[in-house]
Amino acid sequence: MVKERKILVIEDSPVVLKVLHHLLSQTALFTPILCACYKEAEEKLALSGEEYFAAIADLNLPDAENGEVVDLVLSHKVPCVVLTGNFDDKLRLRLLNKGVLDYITKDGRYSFNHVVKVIERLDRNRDIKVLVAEDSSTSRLFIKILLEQYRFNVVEAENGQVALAKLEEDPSIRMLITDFNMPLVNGYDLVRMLRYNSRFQDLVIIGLSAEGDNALSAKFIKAGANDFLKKPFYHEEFHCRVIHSLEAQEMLETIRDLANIDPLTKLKNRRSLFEEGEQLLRDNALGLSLAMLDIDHFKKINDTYGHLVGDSLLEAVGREFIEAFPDMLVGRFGGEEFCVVAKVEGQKFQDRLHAFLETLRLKEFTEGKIRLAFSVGICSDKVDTFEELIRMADQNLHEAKRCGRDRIVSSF
Ligand SMILES: Nc1nc2c(ncn2[C@@H]2O[C@H](COP(=O)(O)OP(=O)(O)OP(=O)(O)O)[C@@H](O)[C@H]2O)c(=O)[nH]1
Repeated sequence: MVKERKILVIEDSPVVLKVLHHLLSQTALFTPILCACYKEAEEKLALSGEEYFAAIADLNLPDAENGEVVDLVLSHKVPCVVLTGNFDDKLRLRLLNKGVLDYITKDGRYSFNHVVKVIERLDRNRDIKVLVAEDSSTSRLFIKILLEQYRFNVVEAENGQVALAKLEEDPSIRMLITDFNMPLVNGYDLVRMLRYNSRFQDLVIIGLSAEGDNALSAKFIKAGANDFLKKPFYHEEFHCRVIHSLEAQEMLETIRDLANIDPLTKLKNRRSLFEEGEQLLRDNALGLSLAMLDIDHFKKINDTYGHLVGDSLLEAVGREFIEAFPDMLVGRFGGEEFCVVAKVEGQKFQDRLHAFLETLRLKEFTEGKIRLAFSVGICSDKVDTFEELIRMADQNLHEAKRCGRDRIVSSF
């Protein structure tokens, strides 16, 4: 596996170097580059063409005893985490003001794990878009710099209305940091509007409230913000709150995925397929189209190549479904049986499935170059319950199997 992110570890204790080397090497992403003194770090950083994703620096080195290495690392614009033996409040503040990401004391194994966690977080943040809604350009810039220190991808809005428009047009925005006092739409109204819309339920929101206004913090939380920060805030607190809110949301989504997603195919599991299907039917008075698809002779594949190959085949089929039907509800009904549901009229739906099966037919899966064929039953009739729609599509699927497999049978 190619590990592309180099982490410069500057530390004179061989034991600490060994531990950090071990922990960083265990991750799938990082390659540790070790230096035992200031001079070595200087030489490594001076090499042209070398890029470091982050550095872990000890303050007390044999040839630089007063944290000089931090200035060296920061002068090369490399994010720096300080790992040190002594905790000193004044020093900590001085370092954080310089732009050090975190200041961690060496007090047991956990602290080394913590350093690696901070760097892993940096890597994940690169894919996270944060919208900063704030009318003061100075404050906006300050928050943007703090977020970019942690490698977040920052988008800006100068008032609540622009923020709303940006969120509407870009669903990849994951977090909103919003001030209260803004022209056109204030921060509080913005949060309320967003939380009324089901599309923004997973957006992480942090409100900014002015000093002395205790009621406003509570108002933000009641309107649906995940957290708030009182201005002026210290950047260490800012980072802690941003990361905590984000991690709480990520945990929630992981739990939700575990409950709703089939771990092998990454499609909706049967329970969530029924739940979403019933809702879809309630929301669509004109009815739905539903297809049941079953891989032909799958048992033979398992018997010939083994269960593990069968599993990778199902995994690959899951990916094909996700890619082909991003606009439809797709689930694993069970075993090698899948279900696609859409608000599309019968013939159009059938044409789309036909095209999908033709593409799959040309592909070879796994090392065994296995080719796949499906039997499909479609139902587009108007029904009262989702279960009925499934039952009728299933009947058509059985008919497709009975008539020789590798075909679509529909009733419209
Ligand atoms: N590898 C693997 N096999 C599975 C999984 N779930 C179900 N199966 C297998 O899927 C096969 C389904 O067999 P059958 O119901 O006889 O269906 P088939 O062989 O596809 O035959 P037809 O549907 O009649 O074309 C069985 O061998 C199951 O063990 C799974 O998660 N992984």
